[in-house]
Amino acid sequence: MERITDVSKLVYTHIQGGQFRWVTVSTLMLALGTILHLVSPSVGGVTPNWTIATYCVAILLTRPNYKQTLGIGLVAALINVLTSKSGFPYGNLLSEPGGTVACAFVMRLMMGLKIEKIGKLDIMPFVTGFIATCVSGGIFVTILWQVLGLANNIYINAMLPLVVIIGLVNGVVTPLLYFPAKRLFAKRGFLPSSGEITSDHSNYIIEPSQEGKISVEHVNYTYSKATEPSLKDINLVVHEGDFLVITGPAGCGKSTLCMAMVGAVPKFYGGRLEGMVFVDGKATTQMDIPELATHIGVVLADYDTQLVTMTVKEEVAFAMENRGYDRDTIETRCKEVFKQVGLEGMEEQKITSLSGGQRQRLAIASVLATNPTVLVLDEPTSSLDPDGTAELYRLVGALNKEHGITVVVIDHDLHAVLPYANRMALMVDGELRCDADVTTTLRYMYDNGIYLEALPTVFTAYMDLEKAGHTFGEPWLSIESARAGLAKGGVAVSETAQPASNVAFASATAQDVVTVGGGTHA
Ligand SMILES: Nc1ncnc2c1ncn2[C@@H]1O[C@H](COP(=O)(O)OP(=O)(O)OP(=O)(O)O)[C@@H](O)[C@H]1O
Repeated sequence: MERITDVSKLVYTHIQGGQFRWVTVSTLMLALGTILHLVSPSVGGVTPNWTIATYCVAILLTRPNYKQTLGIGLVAALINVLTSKSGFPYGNLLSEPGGTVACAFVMRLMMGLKIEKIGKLDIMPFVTGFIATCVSGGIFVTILWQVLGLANNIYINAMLPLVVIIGLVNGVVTPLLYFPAKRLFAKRGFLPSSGEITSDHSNYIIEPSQEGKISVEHVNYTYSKATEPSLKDINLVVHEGDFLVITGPAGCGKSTLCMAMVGAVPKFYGGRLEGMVFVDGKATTQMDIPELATHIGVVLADYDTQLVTMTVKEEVAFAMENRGYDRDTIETRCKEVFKQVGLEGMEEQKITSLSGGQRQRLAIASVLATNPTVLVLDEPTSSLDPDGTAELYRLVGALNKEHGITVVVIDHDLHAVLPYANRMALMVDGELRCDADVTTTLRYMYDNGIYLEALPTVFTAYMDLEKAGHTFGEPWLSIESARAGLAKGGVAVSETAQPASNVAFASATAQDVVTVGGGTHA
């Protein structure tokens, strides 16, 4: 294992849609190996083990990580047990996983030492075929020797030399299969074209430099077919209990950052990630999406696509059934989350009969069901009316305050969410321009003229007044804080300051204050 001390130098490249190529290629190769094994005649009681050569080819072509390699080994083992012509096939259950891991190890070692080729000749198929056969065969005959209680001299003088001879044969057979298979799979689009590599971080020890629920360190990210990065040197730590709002103009990279936080970038979207995102201290490139989902719950803007069952209760139970929860736990947890999100009494209702806001809450409930400690919401209010928006943020605010769930919200519409947030980050053109408490970030936006249309109107009114020389307590983030600030400053809020909408209220108050205070700016 190599310890990575500088994550800014770490690169993870992933080919979009390529994450299951290793499954396809290894399945086809093992199928070929099985057919060859079944039709091969036995020579002196020994049937050639084509499986080893075929899984070596699959591993060399697709470079799976060790977990995936072990999966290939177990499938190969089962095939060999079921199709074996030998009297004791069960040794395959250990020997084949041993062979696949040996193949993957030798492949990585040769790549690391840059000794894959002699001149232009790729010698990896020969070396890996030979060593994988020696390891696999060695394990198999050792088990046979022990289980059948064979004499030591048979084991040493006959069985082990036979393994080496078969290893040499497989060393020749593997390249004979490898080169045509490589051409065929490349032609059919099953292999990455030259230059494309899916990185493997399984051999690294990668630790965050700062503690946090989510830690984004030196992240640059470029989508597969893009020429420009969508995230540029992002550094951001989300602490336990935070309610972080990320905002910025359209196309600035908010959703991309959100997807990086939940590991979907680059694992799902493909592309090239530099730096690292850590979730609960673990590198996202070393976690798979189901594991990430136990730490982070995500609700997307088009939350309807996350709802897949007929009734409210089925939807929440489905999320837990998928993770193997038992019936009693599902019942108890369903009751808890329905209470948390305010859907009690609606369990049997059809999802199609719910309002937009209720479906949104259901999406949150099914995410919360599996107890994630972080909730990420990407533009959750884009299809809600103002009442639905206010209700949603009341709920998310309560989940944060009362249940200790860390929240990250991406939104354009700041009015409703800011009263619940303790932090706010501003993104512009893929860069994180400001990450501070809410007021500091809002001031930064106002002072630098960035994305002014997103500022809450009461805040803009406050800043306009401050600019004109009038200060009224803390900057206003809501109508209530504006009223309190005005009252504290001795300004009676007139009847014109009562309209329901923030816009009317803010402009009315600003007008009043300038009149009362005798200022020159409104
Ligand atoms: N799948 C993709 N492939 C290539 N480029 C993409 C992809 N998704 C987004 N981008 C690009 O990445 C940049 C950031 O997009 P992103 O969706 O993260 O921005 P955003 O701030 O969330 O935008 P909006 O507020 O409009 O949702 C944009 O230039 C966009 O065109």
